[in-house]
Amino acid sequence: MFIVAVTGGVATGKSTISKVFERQGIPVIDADKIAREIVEPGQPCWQRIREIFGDDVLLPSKEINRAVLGKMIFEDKELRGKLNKITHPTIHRKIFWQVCKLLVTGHAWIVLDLPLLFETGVLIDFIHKIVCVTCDSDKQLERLIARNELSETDARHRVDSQIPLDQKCEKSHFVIDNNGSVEEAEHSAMAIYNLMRDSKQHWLNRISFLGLFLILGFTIYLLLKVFNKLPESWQM
Ligand SMILES: CC(C)(COP(=O)(O)OP(=O)(O)OC[C@H]1O[C@@H](n2cnc3c(N)ncnc32)[C@H](O)[C@@H]1O)[C@@H](O)C(=O)NCCC(=O)NCCS
Ligand SMILES: Nc1ncnc2c1ncn2[C@@H]1O[C@H](COP(=O)(O)OP(=O)(O)OP(=O)(O)O)[C@@H](O)[C@H]1O
Repeated sequence: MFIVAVTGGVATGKSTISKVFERQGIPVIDADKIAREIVEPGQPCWQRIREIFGDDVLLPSKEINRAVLGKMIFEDKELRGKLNKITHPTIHRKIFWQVCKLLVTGHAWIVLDLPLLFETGVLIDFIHKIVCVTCDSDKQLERLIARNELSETDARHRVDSQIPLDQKCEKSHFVIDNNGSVEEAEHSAMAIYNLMRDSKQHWLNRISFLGLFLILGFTIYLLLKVFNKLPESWQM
């Protein structure tokens, strides 16, 4: 399987680009969606958040008040570290299992929408190609303020909590410039999709996987033989 990560900055257009791949039938694993699911009331991460941040970050429905928690953690690096420590291991574990499930169902490639790929560095070794979605900082702020109804100061805190976009782009295989219209960005995503669709990399990965599987099987066979544990019908 061929794993493609879509990354970038907050509100630069990752979801907009991931949807292009999704429309082409590519499974997309969305880290933000998983991050929401694991903090639903009663979940272990929700309990830890309540213990560390108190009831002030809960709505009357007991759901996390995302605006309040967001304001707290984007203003304060230490608190952000505490929230990351609660949520990131579970998010990464869930992503890992979702990838494993897709692996056995035989998908040629999948997309991970991973905003913090470079910040955490955890999944980087499993990614074959990285697509960075970028735009100018004034556009990023403008879109973030409009979408999340934030003040300019709060929006800046969110942007500043992440690695600068130019550094992320430098480390990526593809860069999508999302300064123009949505259609233009979608067109760039389609060009990348076409390139990857024509790539033979997934066959290489499948052959390596099969090779590993055969080596493992042969090792188990040899061990059983050495310790005289082979079923009689397998004896040659
Ligand atoms: C702080 C929370 C409650 C704010 O919720 P809100 O609905 O306002 O934002 P949302 O979850 O949609 O995130 C939007 C974007 O913010 C950025 N972001 C979110 N968490 C972080 C973080 N810990 N550090 C840096 N950027 C972050 C990402 O670019 C993300 O795509 C929420 O983001 C959260 O629970 N974050 C911790 C989990 C996490 O790291 N998620 C990111 C995906 S791994
Ligand atoms: N080219 C564009 N022109 C105008 N608006 C855009 C464009 N691309 C995205 N947007 C808008 O900007 C906002 C952010 O886009 P999107 O949700 O795709 O970004 P994101 O990187 O996934 O954000 P986040 O990581 O914060 O969830 C959305 O409101 C979206 O509609």
